[in-house]
Amino acid sequence: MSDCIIECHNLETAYAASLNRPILNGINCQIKRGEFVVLLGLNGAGKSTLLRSLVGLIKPVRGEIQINGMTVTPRTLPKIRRDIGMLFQGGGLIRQLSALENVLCGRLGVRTTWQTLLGFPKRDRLLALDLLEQLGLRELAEQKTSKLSGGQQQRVAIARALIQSPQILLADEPITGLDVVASQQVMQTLSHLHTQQGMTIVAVLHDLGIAAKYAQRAIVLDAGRIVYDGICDNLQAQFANASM
Ligand SMILES: Nc1ncnc2c1ncn2[C@@H]1O[C@H](COP(=O)(O)OP(=O)(O)OP(=O)(O)O)[C@@H](O)[C@H]1O
Repeated sequence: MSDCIIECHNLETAYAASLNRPILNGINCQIKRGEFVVLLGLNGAGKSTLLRSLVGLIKPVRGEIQINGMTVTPRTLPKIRRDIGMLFQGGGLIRQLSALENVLCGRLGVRTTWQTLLGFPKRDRLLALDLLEQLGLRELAEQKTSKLSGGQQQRVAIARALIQSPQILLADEPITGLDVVASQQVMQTLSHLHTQQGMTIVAVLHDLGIAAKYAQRAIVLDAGRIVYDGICDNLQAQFANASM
C-alpha cells in the first residue's frame, strides 16, 4: 500500500472572472497516510475549493487528484467517497432530528431506501450510539440537535462523518464560531482520531496557534497557489507576503 493517500498533480479549477484567475492554479501536494495537515490561507485563497475538489464536488479543468492511488473520476467517486468523511463549518446537521438520527444519516449513502424505510438496521443504531459514547454525547443521543451547544453539534457531525469508517477526514473550518472550550474539545477529538486511529486529517483552520498545536504540517494557500508546505513553525511569517 502506498504511503500517499491524497495526491494532487497540477490541479487547476475553473477560471473565475471575478478573480481574473483560476480559483486553484497548479496545486501539487502529497499527503501521507496518517498525517494531520492543516490548510491555511486568507479568505478566498481557495482552501474550501481544494477540500471540495478532493471529494469530486468540484471538477478540475486540468491536472488530477488521486485518493488511495485511485484517480478521482465519476466512475471512481462512489468508492472514493466511502473512504472520506467530511465535516463542515457549523456541522450541517438537520436541526429537527435527534443527535442519533443525524449520525445515522451518515449511513444513507450505503443503505438503500428500502433498508431505511422502516428505520435503520439495529447494527447501525448500535454503531451510532457507540460513536456518540466515544464523543461524550451518549446521554444526548435522543436530544434534538437544535437544543445542543455549538461544540456538541460539531461532535455529532464528527460522529456522522465517522459512521462510515473513513480513512480520511476532511474538516472545513470545524471550529469557526465555537468558543474556546468547544474549539478545544473538537480539536482534541480530531487529534485523538489522528493519534489513536491513525486517521488522515486535513482541516481548514484560521487560527495559527491552534494549527501549530494540533497539526504536524501546514499547507498555506494564497490566491489559488501553495505558498508554503512544511512544519507548523513560525506560521505567522508565512502570511507576511500573502496577497491582501
Ligand atoms: N462557484 C464559484 N464561482 C466563482 N467564484 C467562486 C466559486 N466558488 C468560489 N469562488 C471564489 O473562489 C475563491 C476561493 O473560494 P474558497 O471558498 O475556496 O476560499 P477559502 O480559502 O475557503 O476562503 P474562506 O477562508 O473565506 O472560506 C473566492 O474568491 C470565491 O469567491
